[in-house]
Amino acid sequence: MDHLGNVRVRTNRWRRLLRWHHGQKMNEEGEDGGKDGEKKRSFWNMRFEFNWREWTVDPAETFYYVWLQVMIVPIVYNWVIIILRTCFTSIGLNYLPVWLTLDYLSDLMYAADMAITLHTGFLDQGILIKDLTRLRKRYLHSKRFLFDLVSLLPTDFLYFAVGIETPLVRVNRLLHIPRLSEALDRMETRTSYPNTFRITKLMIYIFVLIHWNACLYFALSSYIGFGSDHWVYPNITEPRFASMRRQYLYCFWFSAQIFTTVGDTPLPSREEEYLFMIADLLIAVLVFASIVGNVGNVITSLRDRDNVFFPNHELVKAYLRSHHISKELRQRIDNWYQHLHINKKIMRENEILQQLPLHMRTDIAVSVHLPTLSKVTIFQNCEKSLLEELVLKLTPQVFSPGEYVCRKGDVGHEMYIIKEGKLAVVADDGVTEYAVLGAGNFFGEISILNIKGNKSGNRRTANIKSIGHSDLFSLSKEDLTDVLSEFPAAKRHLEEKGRQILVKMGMLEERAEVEEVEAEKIEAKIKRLERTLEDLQTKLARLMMELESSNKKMQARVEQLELQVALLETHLPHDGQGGEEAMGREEGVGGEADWEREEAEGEEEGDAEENGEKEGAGDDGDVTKEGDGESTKSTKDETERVVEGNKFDLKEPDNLIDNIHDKEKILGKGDERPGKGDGAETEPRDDNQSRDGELLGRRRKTKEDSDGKDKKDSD
Ligand SMILES: Nc1ncnc2c1ncn2[C@@H]1O[C@@H]2COP(=O)(O)O[C@H]2[C@H]1O
Repeated sequence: MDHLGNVRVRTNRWRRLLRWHHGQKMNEEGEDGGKDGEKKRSFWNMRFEFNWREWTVDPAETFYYVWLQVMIVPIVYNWVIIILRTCFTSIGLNYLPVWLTLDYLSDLMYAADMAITLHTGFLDQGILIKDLTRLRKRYLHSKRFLFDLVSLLPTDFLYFAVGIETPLVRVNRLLHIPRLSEALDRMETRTSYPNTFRITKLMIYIFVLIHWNACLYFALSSYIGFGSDHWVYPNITEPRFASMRRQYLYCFWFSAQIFTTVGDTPLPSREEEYLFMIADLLIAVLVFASIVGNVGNVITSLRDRDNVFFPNHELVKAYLRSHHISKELRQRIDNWYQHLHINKKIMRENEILQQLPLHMRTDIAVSVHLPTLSKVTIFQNCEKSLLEELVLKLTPQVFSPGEYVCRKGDVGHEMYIIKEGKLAVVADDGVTEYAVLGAGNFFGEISILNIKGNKSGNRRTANIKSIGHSDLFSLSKEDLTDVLSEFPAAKRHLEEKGRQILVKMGMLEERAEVEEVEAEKIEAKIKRLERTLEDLQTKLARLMMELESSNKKMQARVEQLELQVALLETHLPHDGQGGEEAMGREEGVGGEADWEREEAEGEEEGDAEENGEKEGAGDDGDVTKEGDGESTKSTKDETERVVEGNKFDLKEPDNLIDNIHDKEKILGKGDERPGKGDGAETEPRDDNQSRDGELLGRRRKTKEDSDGKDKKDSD
């Protein structure tokens, strides 16, 4: 106990790791929004709040990785020492306390490893499961648990039966091997030098195999009798072969000779020796094959890596030779390859990174190329998204001293950004320099930008020559157009720079430029007019449709009115007189004509109404004349049909109004709501029906008026 009353914990490695891991977890929680006070909790407080039962490990965490590496030690210990102590009994007995301590330490680590495995989360549909009940269930039902359990069985109690000099009772400890392969696999994926790691791993496996074989050889020699023939281990009573170190080294050497198929071992003389040798040689074939295979793989993968990083020089060389290319050109090509290799210039980075997801590729490309791009003036103030799009489309290119990147008059397909080196804009003589371009400059944009008034069109306007070795990024015309279509400001900037150069060179036809601008304006106007015309056409079509529909409505209304007239005419026989018939016609047809006129001319034409009274006869006469025509005929026919069909009681005058009411009902009644009945807002059928009602109403009113008049006259 320390002065704070805390229990002092033994500071062995795994305990420290656990504490460190727990500390990390607490920090993470703190960062995730924990209160400041919580963050400041002391280490000791944290230690005592540690809840073992709820503790879980994320297999992707560094803690888990470190723990796996730690576990390599006890597993390898058991695999090497148990057999050594079993076969070399003197080694086992001489260092017994050391072995026993190490044995039980390794047992402790095995137990801790089981506990950690029990608390290790797993992914279910991509989500880390931390529920202890599920973790426990999963582990306890796995094969792995069986292996771990058997490897930890306390077989040491068998010492009481067989004696302490038989460490073979601990052979079950070897079953913890799956953890070793897990640890090695993890290391292989994490290491930056996988080939070195693979070779080292293979050598360790072979070492363990030779070690086992050495131990078995010594045990067999002991069984046959040391020094009984040339094949077995010499007599250990001889001082030369008595020491433990000599015993082990001799056996290891003997075994290594067999497994490396050197074959310089003494001839066996007993059957047991032959059997041992046969088994060893068979295993040796496999060992040798696996050594050769693995080393071959490593060499191939190293070459593959080089081939991916740099183009295959050998193939190009063979090609040049077969086509009898001039020595001078071959020399230039050799120099180019040499420059790439010496300066580690990777040409196929897009290909190498192809297997990564796009966002990762972008991140890598941004971190590698952004420093270069940010030096380029046009991209300095650009949005990050533009740069991100650009970096993925850049292709690295390396030019040797004196080489032309482009020649005047060539068709331009790409522009270039200078990463490193110097290039000159030169005259056709190749010597006169107009300008020198350096890192962060760009060129080759004029011929791919379609600048208005550019006399050279899509042809290069100048020769560009590499002064020394230069590292460039090329950007194809298509990629540049794609990117610039979304970033017009950058496009304007590029065009402006190109225009300046063209003006300086006298290659910009300004009139043509103005004409082109004018042409563009006219084009825009034409487009606008076309759009207006289209709008007008649509409106016209709509109007035509409206006209047609109102025409139909009118027709329906007229038909309805004719029907109404026919209905009214059916009442004429009630009065029974020819004069009344005439009156009926006057009232019916003439009156209706009045209503029609009223409706047609509108109520606001009050004067017309007054005149109508004066000119009524004449008007009526006109209408009557119209009515005498076709419509009257059809009206009569219809009247007869209605009379027969409806079987009105025409002799009973009182029934007339009722019949009219009935007819109103049949027709669905006129809409008496204010503002309704002008036909515009209602459906044609309803409209007609409301018209009927309205007409009947008016008819009744006219009748009442005339009755009133008659009464007045009689008075
Ligand atoms: N005087 C100059 N100074 C700098 N760059 C130039 C000059 N003349 C031409 N260039 C560049 O050289 C490039 C040659 O190809 P382009 O015509 O496509 O685009 C040209 C310009 O980018």
